[in-house]
Amino acid sequence: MAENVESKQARIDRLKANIPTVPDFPKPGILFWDIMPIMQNPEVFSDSVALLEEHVKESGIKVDVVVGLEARGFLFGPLLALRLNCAFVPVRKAGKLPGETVKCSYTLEYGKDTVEVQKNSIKPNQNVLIVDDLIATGGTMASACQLMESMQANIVECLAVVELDDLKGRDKIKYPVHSLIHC
Ligand SMILES: O=P(O)(O)OC[C@H]1O[C@H](OP(=O)(O)OP(=O)(O)O)[C@H](O)[C@@H]1O
Ligand SMILES: Nc1ncnc2[nH]cnc12
Repeated sequence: MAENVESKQARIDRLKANIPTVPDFPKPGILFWDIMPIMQNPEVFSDSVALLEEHVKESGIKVDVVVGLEARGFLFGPLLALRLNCAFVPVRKAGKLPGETVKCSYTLEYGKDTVEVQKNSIKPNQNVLIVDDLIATGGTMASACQLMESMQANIVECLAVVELDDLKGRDKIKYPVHSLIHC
């Protein structure tokens, strides 16, 4: 058991070591946590998805749909959905999805955006796990929660690879939040 916990921590530490920071990107004053190097190393990328899967399975959460947030949530969400053998539904930036959609506008650390989801992609009361790469101010995740609420989905958890604790993003989110790495 102790060995298992230790190896989990080692994997988390290695994941964090593969997320460099870039000062003043995309705007002066922003310290950008760059998750892209994770994907340059298949072992680290595989660990990241396995750690998300282990968390969900260990929590005993029942998930019907993994919802991923454009764009970096698409790097982890579909892989996690396959491992959980459930559906994947994308939340996209406005104007990219055909058919009837539900929209929500929000503010993030370095700008403003509107996101949307296809109207009939999630059925009322389905258990939804929302996945993104990173929670900063929490605006993106909170807007995805609003979208899911308007579809009467049951949000079981908001899950991220990285959370920037100083920005207190989780205070904006009314649902359970879990992140693999706290920065
Ligand atoms: O907690 P917040 O302050 O809302 O910030 C977090 C969001 O910001 C980034 O996305 P971004 O909007 O930069 O888009 P991208 O994924 O398309 O790069 C990141 O991938 C999260 O989705
Ligand atoms: N500081 C940051 N680093 C990486 N992605 C972000 N998304 C919002 N804020 C971010």
